[in-house]
Amino acid sequence: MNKKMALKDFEETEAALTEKSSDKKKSKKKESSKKRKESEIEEEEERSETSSELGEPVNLKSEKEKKKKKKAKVEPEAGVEEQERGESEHPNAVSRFRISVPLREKLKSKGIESLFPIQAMTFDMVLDGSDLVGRARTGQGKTLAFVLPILESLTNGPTKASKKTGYGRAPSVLVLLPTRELAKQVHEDFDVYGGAVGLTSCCLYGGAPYHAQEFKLKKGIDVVIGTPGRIKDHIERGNIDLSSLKFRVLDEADEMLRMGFVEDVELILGKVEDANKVQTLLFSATLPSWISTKFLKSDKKTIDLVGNEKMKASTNVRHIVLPCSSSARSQVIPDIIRCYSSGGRTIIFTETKESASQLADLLPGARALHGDIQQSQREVTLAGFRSGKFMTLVATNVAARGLDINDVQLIIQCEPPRDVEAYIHRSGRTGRAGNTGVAVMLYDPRKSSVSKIERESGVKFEHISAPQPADIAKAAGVEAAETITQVSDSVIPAFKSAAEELLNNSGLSAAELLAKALAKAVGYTEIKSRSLLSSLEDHVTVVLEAGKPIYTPSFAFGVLRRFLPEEKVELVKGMALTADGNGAVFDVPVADLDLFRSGADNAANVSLEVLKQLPPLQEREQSRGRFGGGGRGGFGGRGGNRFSGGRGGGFSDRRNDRFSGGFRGSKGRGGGNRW
Ligand SMILES: Nc1ncnc2c1ncn2[C@@H]1O[C@H](COP(=O)(O)OP(=O)(O)OP(=O)(O)O)[C@@H](O)[C@H]1O
Repeated sequence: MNKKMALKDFEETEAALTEKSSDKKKSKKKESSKKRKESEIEEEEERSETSSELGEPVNLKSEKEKKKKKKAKVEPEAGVEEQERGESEHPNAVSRFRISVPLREKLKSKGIESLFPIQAMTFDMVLDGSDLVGRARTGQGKTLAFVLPILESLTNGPTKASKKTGYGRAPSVLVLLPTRELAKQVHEDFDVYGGAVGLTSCCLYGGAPYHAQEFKLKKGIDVVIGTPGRIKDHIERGNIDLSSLKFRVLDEADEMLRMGFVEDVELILGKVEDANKVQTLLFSATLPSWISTKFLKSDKKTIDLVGNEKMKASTNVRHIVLPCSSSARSQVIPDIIRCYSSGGRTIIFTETKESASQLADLLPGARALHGDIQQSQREVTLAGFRSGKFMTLVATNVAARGLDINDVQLIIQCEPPRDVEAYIHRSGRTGRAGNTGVAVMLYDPRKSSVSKIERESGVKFEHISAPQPADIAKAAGVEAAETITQVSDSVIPAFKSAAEELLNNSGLSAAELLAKALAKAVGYTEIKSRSLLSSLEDHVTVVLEAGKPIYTPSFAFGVLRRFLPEEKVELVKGMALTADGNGAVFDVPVADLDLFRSGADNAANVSLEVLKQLPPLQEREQSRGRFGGGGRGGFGGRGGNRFSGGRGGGFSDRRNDRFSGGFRGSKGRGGGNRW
């Protein structure tokens, strides 16, 4: 199940802390005895200091800032601080930060005793008034990284004095997010933590009635959270006054701008009276640098925990790729869920709304979430998934960003997404807050390539074939055997004579008979094999060699035509070339295998063998309609040759119909009509 593991970043943080602190200790030995007396205090201060210095590059180097931070972290908050510091060993313990008691208690009630690295490293910067760009991998707590210091600033910090109060007050904080679901989720955090310090918040997004939103705004509010389209509409209706804003946050900023909302975002941000008096914060797991220069002050701080590290995706996730044709998806996905979901929740991503709905209909107990579904239904669906009413959600990219859902163990992507950011965010719906997870990406070697995503995300994919029904049955058999030992002995007299009869007359051993009984108990009466390449039942995967290199699929088809009639050649599925260029791999119906074999036996220089495991294959380069061209071999090999697109089958991928509805409410302006 969902094992809590120490967050890697934290381990790194702590390892680095230990190293730094031991270096400092060594140098201290040489110091005078007077200094030695002070060492304990110094060490405490240094620990506070380094706790937000790790994960360079960080703009924390100036002495001035260091002093500020020392003051920040060491500044006691009455006796409580002292007391709690003694109890807690963690370098990022909540008690080490300028977090007031009500917030601390709220955090504690949520099981949060220490800050995650992105939170620890940005807290003082935000509280002390800096604009900030924060980048950390998915699931590392970026939301609280802005929620906590903003709330603290407004209640005890620098913005407290100028914050508006009373009935009809204009908001002090504006948070913009790319999707309604995400806006709701972030609103919940502001509601919970803001509520603890007496700050109110509301969530404004499309697809929901205006009236209730207007009412809240009229009453007066401290924090407004929402999607750009609806917020802009409220501004135009004169419902929101942003002139006294203190903070503006762009969460998943890159996605909002990618969706074509630069103008809306600029219009909204431009409504503040004096931009110099507003703090702007940008957070995402994927943030191109141009974004920050557009919206933030030139002396902004940057905390980038991903930086130039190769691995951009979550390190808590097992990243797997599996070849599978679109027609086999609905057969293979339930088995992937059985093998990799550890009984937890699964999110399946499709490229189009249509395929999300279709797949949800085909998978037992699954529901769809996409932009064509009415907002009220979207909310019911997400709530049902969160509460465990159903365990499989089939979604478009509308669920790719930011959603934090407990116990999502498995992500399945039906095909490689167009851009690496989508891969990073989708796979990041699992493996959150230190938990582990699995992300399986399906791909059709004839049509798509995983090497581009692999290269750009820094992920080293594990390559597997679809779980074979026999493997799944084996796992079920082990479970069945356990349950059988729990059956009461009282059943034996009633079934014993039938069992003896079987033993005496079936010609099978006791173990064989028991195996059949176990199979029947878990619903198996036969086990069909599944091909390795397109994961089709009643198909096997074979490799064809022709005594010389095979450069193109058409050459391989030509070889087959030498010994097979055309109608049999047309049964071939998923033609791919081996990475070494010596063979062609494809699926054939089990019923025709003998025909293929005998044909090959009789043809000169041709061999045909059934495969138990896929060899390294050449991949199709995504940018071109051809295979190979030096792309990395699918299974660790290196592609060298080329061949043109395969035949038949294929994804129902309607590239024109990729993104529609959802984000912008009814207007669907400029690129908003996506998911
Ligand atoms: N200090 C903490 N200690 C324990 N859990 C935390 C802490 N901070 C945040 N969390 C939990 O970690 C989970 C992930 O947080 P969050 O959704 O903010 O991640 P994120 O970095 O914004 O991810 P994404 O990039 O996918 O949006 C949430 O369930 C949150 O409650």
